[in-house]
Amino acid sequence: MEHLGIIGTGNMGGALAMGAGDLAEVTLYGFDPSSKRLESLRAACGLIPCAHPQEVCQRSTYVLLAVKPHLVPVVLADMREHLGPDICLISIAAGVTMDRLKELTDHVCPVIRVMPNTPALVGQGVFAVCLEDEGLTEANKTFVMNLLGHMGSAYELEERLFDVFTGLVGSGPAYVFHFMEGLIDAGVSLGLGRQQATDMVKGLVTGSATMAATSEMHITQLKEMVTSPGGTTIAGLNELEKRACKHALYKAVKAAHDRSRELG
Ligand SMILES: NC(=O)C1=CN([C@@H]2O[C@H](COP(=O)(O)OP(=O)(O)OC[C@H]3O[C@@H](n4cnc5c(N)ncnc54)[C@H](OP(=O)(O)O)[C@@H]3O)[C@@H](O)[C@H]2O)C=CC1
Ligand SMILES: O=C(O)[C@@H]1CCC=N1
Repeated sequence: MEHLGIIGTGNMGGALAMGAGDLAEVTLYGFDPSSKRLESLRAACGLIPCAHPQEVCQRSTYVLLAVKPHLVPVVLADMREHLGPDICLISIAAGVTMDRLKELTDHVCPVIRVMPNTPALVGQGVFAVCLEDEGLTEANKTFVMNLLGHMGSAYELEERLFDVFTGLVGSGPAYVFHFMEGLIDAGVSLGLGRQQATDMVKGLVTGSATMAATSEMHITQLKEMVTSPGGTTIAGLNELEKRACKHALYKAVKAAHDRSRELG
């Protein structure tokens, strides 16, 4: 049985608690300033609330830090005395590097850096995992890859690519929802009811994503399948590219990448 403690059970910490909650071989602990949040996770996934971060450390073999990046130094300073070689620290904070985490923990415990995304909540997260700390055991690596694999797809990734992954995949669900919102508004502008447009766009995105995930065809071929010569789709695509849609996506990912660097 492994003991996984989560410090900060907000959007991402809460999603990961929910994802880990049904693993028989994991007991979950958590601390958050909001006792209401802890109680709702107790009811939803069996998480055991702790009175302070130190208690989480005392009870856990893995401690997952899920507070905002600017709070990482403060929270680790509070926990520092209770960390040691038998606890593996997992940080999901955007931009906070391995070197910084090692420094903030005085090198007393092995550290894993992870970048998740919110579809973890429905078992379809995509995770980058940095396993570059030489102090990690094979058991540490296996546990974390299995834990995250249970909530989606986990990829070991060199730390030098973490800011790219953060800008693309960590932030990515928001781009997809933003795009969906735009399509729904377009449907409403042209006369569909909002609920009708919302249901239709959800079906559109789910169906297209399933095709992309399961088809043998290349993404470009899937796009070509839709695009009849002289037809409706090419008229729509031309409008998108008149507005440099692909370039806008590049600029969005680049800005998120740059912000991830700054947060570190
Ligand atoms: N949201 C996302 O999609 C992703 C987030 N991340 C990373 O996850 C981390 C958390 O982000 P997110 O979940 O969005 O943020 P949230 O604000 O939703 O969650 C952070 C939680 O930490 C709590 N908290 C504040 N201070 C402390 C403390 N001293 N000890 C313990 N808990 C504390 C907050 O409580 P309160 O609200 O009361 O202050 C809140 O519940 C960030 O570092 C972010 O970079 C990474 C990938 C994706
Ligand atoms: O917006 C953020 O900073 C966090 C990190 C990746 C997704 N959300």
